[in-house]
Amino acid sequence: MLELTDLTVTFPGATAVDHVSLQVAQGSVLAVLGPSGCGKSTLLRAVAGLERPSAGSIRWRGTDLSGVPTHERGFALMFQDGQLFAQASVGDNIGYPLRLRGVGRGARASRVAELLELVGLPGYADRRPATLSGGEQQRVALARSLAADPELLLLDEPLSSLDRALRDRLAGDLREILVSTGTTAILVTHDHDEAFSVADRMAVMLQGRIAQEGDSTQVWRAPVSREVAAFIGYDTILEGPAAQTLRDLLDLSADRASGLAASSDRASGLVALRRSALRVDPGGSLTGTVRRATTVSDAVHLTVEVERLGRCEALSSELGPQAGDTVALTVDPRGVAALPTPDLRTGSTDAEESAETASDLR
Ligand SMILES: Nc1ncnc2c1ncn2[C@@H]1O[C@H](COP(=O)(O)OP(=O)(O)OP(=O)(O)O)[C@@H](O)[C@H]1O
Repeated sequence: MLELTDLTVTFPGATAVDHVSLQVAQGSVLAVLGPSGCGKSTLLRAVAGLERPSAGSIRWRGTDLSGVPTHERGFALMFQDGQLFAQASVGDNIGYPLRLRGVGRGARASRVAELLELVGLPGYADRRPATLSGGEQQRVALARSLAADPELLLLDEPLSSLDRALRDRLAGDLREILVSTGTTAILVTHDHDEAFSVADRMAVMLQGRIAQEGDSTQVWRAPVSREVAAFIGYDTILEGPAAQTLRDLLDLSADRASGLAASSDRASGLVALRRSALRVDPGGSLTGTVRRATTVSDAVHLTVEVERLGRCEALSSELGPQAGDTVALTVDPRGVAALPTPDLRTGSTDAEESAETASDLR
């Protein structure tokens, strides 16, 4: 197990990682999810031994790693840009960590072939990196990271240089590869979909601190604060009468699988909605006026002024709705989460303000 306790990394004028405590169990994948500048790369670099913590500890299988240099930690790092050696063949790139370990040519070649198979590029050993697509290059970089059977794989935005469709596909492949090889990994990303596709657990990092950590589905369904909700894709936060209207519509006494029901006993009165929570449906009980409509591949993203709720993001699976149209909407409880009262949050900093809001709404 990897165990970070109160890990803190400071730079002149900035605390990039602020008392972070996290655990990653053997064979599991943790995503550290956060916006640009929140400190996630610094966290990863500290685990790799590339940044010196100013406080706290990093333990791997019970051993404190302070003083253990990067190359003795047995970890592998993979970056956004896989940084392949341009002059070397794909096979030599992947075999490089094995060569450093003194593995002979024959054993290297068979391990390289095995890894190319694993990442879906059989027969690519003699190609040059420049002749590969971006996605193929990242697969080669992943194969190279896995070549030395790392104890822990540290992935820093490994897919973010790729286009959306390729990223989605590779995220699924990455998950399968990590699971099939039993690799323990930390994935750093700003993309909540990627975190969800690849990892078992998620730690949402905001301004150097872990704002929420837990099973990915749990974090996804029941964000602990407004900030976390907003970051993981809840586009709309309802307060006061609008939140109450939605709660009434969903009939909170019903035993639903949504985060709303799961946390209704500790609800602050704030309700967070994903875009998918409000869908255009002629039989829907809500009515609104479309303010903005953006067509994406197989749906329309809408901003709708909804009666009794106010401005919300919504989804139409049929093409057609345009600005100015009146639409009926139905609520899908799977896209709705109640935000808990501030004193139940982890890492709450504005408890007083939010508590006031909550009591106003009761
Ligand atoms: N070597 C450094 N010297 C001074 N400040 C640094 C250094 N490295 C990072 N920082 C600062 O620490 C903070 C966290 O940076 P970090 O790169 O860890 O964030 P990040 O979440 O990975 O962001 P991004 O997704 O943009 O890479 C930022 O404010 C950054 O400016």
